[in-house]
Amino acid sequence: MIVKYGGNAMKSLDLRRAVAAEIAALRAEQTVVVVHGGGPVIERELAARGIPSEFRAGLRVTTPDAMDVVEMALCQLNKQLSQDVGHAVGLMGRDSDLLRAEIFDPTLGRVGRVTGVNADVLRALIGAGLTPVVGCVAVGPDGDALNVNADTAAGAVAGALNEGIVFLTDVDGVYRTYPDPASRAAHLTRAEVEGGIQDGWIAGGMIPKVRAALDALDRGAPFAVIASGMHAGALSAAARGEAGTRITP
Ligand SMILES: Nc1ncnc2c1ncn2[C@@H]1O[C@H](COP(=O)(O)OP(=O)(O)O)[C@@H](O)[C@H]1O
Ligand SMILES: CC(=O)N[C@@H](CCC(=O)OP(=O)(O)O)C(=O)O
Repeated sequence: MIVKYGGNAMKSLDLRRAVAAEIAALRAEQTVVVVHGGGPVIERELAARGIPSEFRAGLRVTTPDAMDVVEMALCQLNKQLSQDVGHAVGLMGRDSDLLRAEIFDPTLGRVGRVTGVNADVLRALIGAGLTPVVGCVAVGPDGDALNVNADTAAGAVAGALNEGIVFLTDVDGVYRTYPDPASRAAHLTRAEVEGGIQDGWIAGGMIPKVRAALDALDRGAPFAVIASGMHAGALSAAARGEAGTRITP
């Protein structure tokens, strides 16, 4: 299974370690590949350097200067997460062409669209009993770094490995009337997702997440669930289909 782990569910050290412990426990039952972002860490490092950045439809407009900071921040986080999870190897998408990408839209700067995944590297690590922990910086056609939204990166990895995916975040799933948790949808079809984006009740960072879930299903993932990483036991409940929002074709 692929676990996408993002910034909002790793805001404190305690939370980060709790999720890492859940990932480690899940490994007793199944193979796990972690793909991570780190929006809040990136935000902090950009602010410390006085580099402004803005989001368009959930994607960070990434100047070359911002790209350097994104890569530096995610590389450090990658090592911390790998250590937290244990028996893990931390890699960035740039290592061994793990994530290949092209420029998504020139107006967004160095933001990448994934064009290929080196699944063999992941299989080799898994075969050696190690858990791959992948940071979402891809290699572009020029060999330079491209900033890929971590949900998008995780969806592409799930599709390439034909494995199910759980996107961990700071909400219990997709809410029909955000921010009311009671309005969580247990299931959403592609048509409902597209309608939700159009009508505006799926917004901001949830847009790349639902799109990545659909993309993962299109590329061969058997299931895709968006769930909370904020409560103990949430990951295993989501893996059993008992929590979160399951996106269906
Ligand atoms: N319909 C919705 N249901 C739940 N969350 C939503 C919805 N629409 C927008 N959101 C926002 O999406 C956020 C999750 O995306 P994001 O902040 O990018 O998470 P992460 O950093 O975990 O990847 C939620 O915290 C919420 O603010
Ligand atoms: C292009 C783009 O938006 N990239 C993201 C990559 C990190 C990410 O996605 O982190 P979360 O999973 O914590 O949101 C960014 O720069 O914030």
